[in-house]
Amino acid sequence: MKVTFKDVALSYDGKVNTLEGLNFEIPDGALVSLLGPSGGGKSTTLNMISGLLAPTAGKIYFDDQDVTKQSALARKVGMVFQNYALYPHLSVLDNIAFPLKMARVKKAERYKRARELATLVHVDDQLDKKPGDLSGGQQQRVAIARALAKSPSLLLLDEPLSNLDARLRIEMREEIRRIQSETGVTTIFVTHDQDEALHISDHIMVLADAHIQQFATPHTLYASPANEFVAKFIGSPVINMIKADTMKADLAGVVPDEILQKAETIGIRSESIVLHDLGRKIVATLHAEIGAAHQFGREATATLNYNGETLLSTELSSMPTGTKTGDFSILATGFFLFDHDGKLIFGGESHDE
Ligand SMILES: Nc1ncnc2c1ncn2[C@@H]1O[C@H](COP(=O)(O)OP(=O)(O)OP(=O)(O)O)[C@@H](O)[C@H]1O
Repeated sequence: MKVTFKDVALSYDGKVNTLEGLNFEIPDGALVSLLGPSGGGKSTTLNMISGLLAPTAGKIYFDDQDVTKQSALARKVGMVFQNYALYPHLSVLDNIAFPLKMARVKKAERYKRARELATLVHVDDQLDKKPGDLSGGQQQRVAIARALAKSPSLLLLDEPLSNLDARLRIEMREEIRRIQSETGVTTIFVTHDQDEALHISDHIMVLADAHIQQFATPHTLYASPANEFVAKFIGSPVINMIKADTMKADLAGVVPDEILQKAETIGIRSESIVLHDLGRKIVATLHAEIGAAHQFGREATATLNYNGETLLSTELSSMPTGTKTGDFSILATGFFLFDHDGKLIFGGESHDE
């Protein structure tokens, strides 16, 4: 099912818009993450998709049907919440079959379907157990199977992994990806964990400050952030941000003058500051002094002191020891200029959405 928002706004108090100008299309069969800081509007957006919350303005479509005024029930969405909300007194099999029982599906048929779903989510060896006897990850699997029981139009997951430990979170995010590709159901997933979103999503919607900051593939968000917020929010280590004035002299001739004049901030990814460009396209060569070097496992980082700014690089482990200063290349990929409003005005690849 394709989901379209046209000029949607939502106000909780009738005065201030918590969200506004929401215009997007979630393609049929996609796995989309809603990502953003706390209070950015992820749950609000999800609740408008599900029908639990009516928009204050604008229209919502499922395929070509206007569902703006339809209830959650009529929209036939499947939902999974972070607390799973399983029925503690029912077995795994009965939990999965429960929505079908409510829909008066015959016993033999509903158990057949529930067993198929249990196999899909890999809890088919736990059918007689009660939720209390399952691990967090297994409970999550049962909750997903139950949400899929009535072949929903969409599968909506609100921070489904937040109650799991770090190892299980990684296992379950891969499982959600697998289950989604096997069923093909359009899935919308809320998370505040960029790693989670980057690993499993076809597209990520970054929500903050009442707006969609960018809606794009994980690759595009990283390689072509639409603005300073996205550049800082996506990527680890956090992108280097320096005042444009610091570097303008080194960029003359490479960046057109009219763009350089408007540039307020420069973003440079830590892997784009290198000692040897190896034939890759560069935008500048900086003469800088090496600061502190750190080694964490396989990752080696070094700081550079450049015109009073500190830049972090992950690519300088080959620096000869004892070197104090050197010339460092800035690669074109991972180099961005932002204007006064934080908008990208130079760098990045052409956008794919
Ligand atoms: N029922 C409500 N009444 C009034 N304001 C609300 C209500 N629910 C959310 N808000 C406000 O709307 C904004 C967006 O909240 P929302 O829960 O959608 O954000 P979120 O991105 O899901 O955050 P989190 O990651 O903390 O869950 C916040 O400022 C929040 O305080």
